[in-house]
Amino acid sequence: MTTLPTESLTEYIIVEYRWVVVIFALLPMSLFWKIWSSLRNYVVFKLNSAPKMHDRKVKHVQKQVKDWLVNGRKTKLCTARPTWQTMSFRQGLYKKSFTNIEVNLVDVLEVDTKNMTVRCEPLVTMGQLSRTLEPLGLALAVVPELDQLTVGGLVMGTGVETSSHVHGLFQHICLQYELVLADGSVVTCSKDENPDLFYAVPWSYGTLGFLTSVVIKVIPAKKYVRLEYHPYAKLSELADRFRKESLDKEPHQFIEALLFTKDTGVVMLGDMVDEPGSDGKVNKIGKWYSEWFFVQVQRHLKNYRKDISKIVVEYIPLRDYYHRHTKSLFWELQDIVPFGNSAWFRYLLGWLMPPEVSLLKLTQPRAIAELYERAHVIQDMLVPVQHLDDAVLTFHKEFEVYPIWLCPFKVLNNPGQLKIKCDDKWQMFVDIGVYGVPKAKGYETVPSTRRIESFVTSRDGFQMLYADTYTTQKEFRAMFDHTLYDAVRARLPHCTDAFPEIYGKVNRNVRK
Ligand SMILES: Cc1cc2nc3c(=O)[nH]c(=O)nc-3n(C[C@H](O)[C@H](O)[C@H](O)COP(=O)(O)OP(=O)(O)OC[C@H]3O[C@@H](n4cnc5c(N)ncnc54)[C@H](O)[C@@H]3O)c2cc1C
Ligand SMILES: NC(=O)C1=CN([C@@H]2O[C@H](COP(=O)(O)OP(=O)(O)OC[C@H]3O[C@@H](n4cnc5c(N)ncnc54)[C@H](OP(=O)(O)O)[C@@H]3O)[C@@H](O)[C@H]2O)C=CC1
Ligand SMILES: CC(C)=CCC[C@@H](C)[C@H]1CC[C@@]2(C)C3=C(CC[C@]12C)[C@@]1(C)CC[C@H](O)C(C)(C)[C@@H]1CC3
Repeated sequence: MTTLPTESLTEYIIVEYRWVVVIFALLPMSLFWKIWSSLRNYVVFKLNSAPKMHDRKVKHVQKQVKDWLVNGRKTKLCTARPTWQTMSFRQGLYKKSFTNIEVNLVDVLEVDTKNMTVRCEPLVTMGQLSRTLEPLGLALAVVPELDQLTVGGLVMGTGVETSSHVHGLFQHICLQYELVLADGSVVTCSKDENPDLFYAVPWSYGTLGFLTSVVIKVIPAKKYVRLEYHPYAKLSELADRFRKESLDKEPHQFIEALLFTKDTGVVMLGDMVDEPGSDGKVNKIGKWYSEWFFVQVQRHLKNYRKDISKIVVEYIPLRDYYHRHTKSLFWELQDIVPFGNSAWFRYLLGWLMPPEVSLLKLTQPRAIAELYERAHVIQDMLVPVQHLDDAVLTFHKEFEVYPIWLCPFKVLNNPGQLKIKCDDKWQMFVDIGVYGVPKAKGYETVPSTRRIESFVTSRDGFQMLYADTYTTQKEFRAMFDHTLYDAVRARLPHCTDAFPEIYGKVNRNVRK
């Protein structure tokens, strides 16, 4: 476990005893929130009101935009979702000065089992969707980890998961978007209808229009994931295996690796199955008393080279697998509730975990925000998979944060901001997720992160933008191709009046 380096006694107390607030206030509040939202969803679905209400809710969005037009377009526009509710790290300052448009669309609208799609509104969360689809024997082709991520945020930002080496990013499984534009009109777009808008929407961070519904591809689901654990004690061997599996012509359905040091890590290969087989035990990692998943994975390291012919296999219930890092917020919760994984806590209060990220954000004291700013890294960097070893070594030199999350994903050669630099139909990338306290000597937030950003750009990679970007506007435009985006903004009526550029929403000065 890591501890955050504190500077004063007050800071020390606030940081070390944050768990008191979490346990006595946030966990009970989170429970009430979960009960209320489940009840609400259940009632809405049973009354079948969601699809009927959709048009009325879209009209409400249109009306607010039209009012803004009539009132002389005095400010820019953004959604009214308060930033403490979002899954990004900072509180967006722009929310205070822009006109806030309420886009309160929270329902799953239709599951079409014939065409294998689900249509939903932007505030539907990943947890809500996997719960809705599971009884129907379905799942999203890509289910980005963390239950509270919303469809809208994943479309306008990005989403990645361990099936992304087959299906691509969240944007690649979206078939149609419905948006309210800055002139108050409603448009739908897909690869065949308004294709320029369709390809410019992902990574646009709400700067082209307000998303009101999305049609997403679903796949048949089975009950369990058969998961193989392959421990490694040499980075080059692990990276070779990771690349080989991601690029395999008939790959496993799920691929992920966790690095615990520069040289040691576990590659996990998963496939959906209907019933558990006899080659492994069932591990219900979603049970309230079960240990944090990353801790369980680390234990497989000791099997390294014990008996190479004997692979450790487990059967994990599908929803438990999809939400395996949620209970520990990857490994971030260990800094907040240090005893969160101890047996007594899990058996007593494990069923209340994790606290809602939104409540954690809402009650975050300034001292903690400053501490995270100074001595904590939260970054996902996306680089072509051939640079994996090189990238890990560079991250080790600049950050030295472990565990590191490795997830392969395909970027399709489509128009848009995420332009790959090759002529093939797609290119395989790896998401390198670094979340924790840096131990690297000489770590300083801005210079170290800027060095990593320039490394990523030099390897034709990208940075995920829910975290902090320290790039200049010029560097940002070099990382993300703005050709299509600029053309679409110029074509859409009032778009440049209504919305800033992407950089104007994600750069540090507006994301304090
Ligand atoms: C379109 C849809 C939207 C939903 N939205 C939410 C939501 O936003 N939040 C939430 O908490 N729960 C939602 N649910 C319900 C939830 O996911 C589970 O289906 C529910 O827990 C099961 O309740 P039940 O046992 O009473 O099933 P019942 O409601 O009695 O029946 C469910 C069964 O009917 C069939 N079915 C019903 N409607 C449809 C349809 N439109 N398309 C395909 N098959 C259908 C399926 O086979 C399903 O297994 C939704 C379900 C569907 C199908
Ligand atoms: N596994 C994964 O892939 C993970 C991904 N993430 C990241 O988290 C973010 C998603 O978090 P979440 O809390 O769901 O989303 P947010 O509320 O943070 O929204 C992200 C962006 O999308 C815009 N947006 C959201 N809904 C709409 C809408 N209906 N119309 C127009 N714009 C919209 C927001 O605009 P506005 O600023 O106007 O509100 C904002 O700029 C993404 O950036 C994602 O990359 C984080 C953790 C894990
Ligand atoms: C692409 C993938 C898989 C990304 C995973 C990102 C997670 C690790 C991020 C998303 C939201 C996130 C930034 C968050 C935090 C940690 C890292 C998280 C969970 C925490 C909980 C750290 C503690 C902070 O005080 C605070 C509560 C503000 C944030 C909230 C968001």
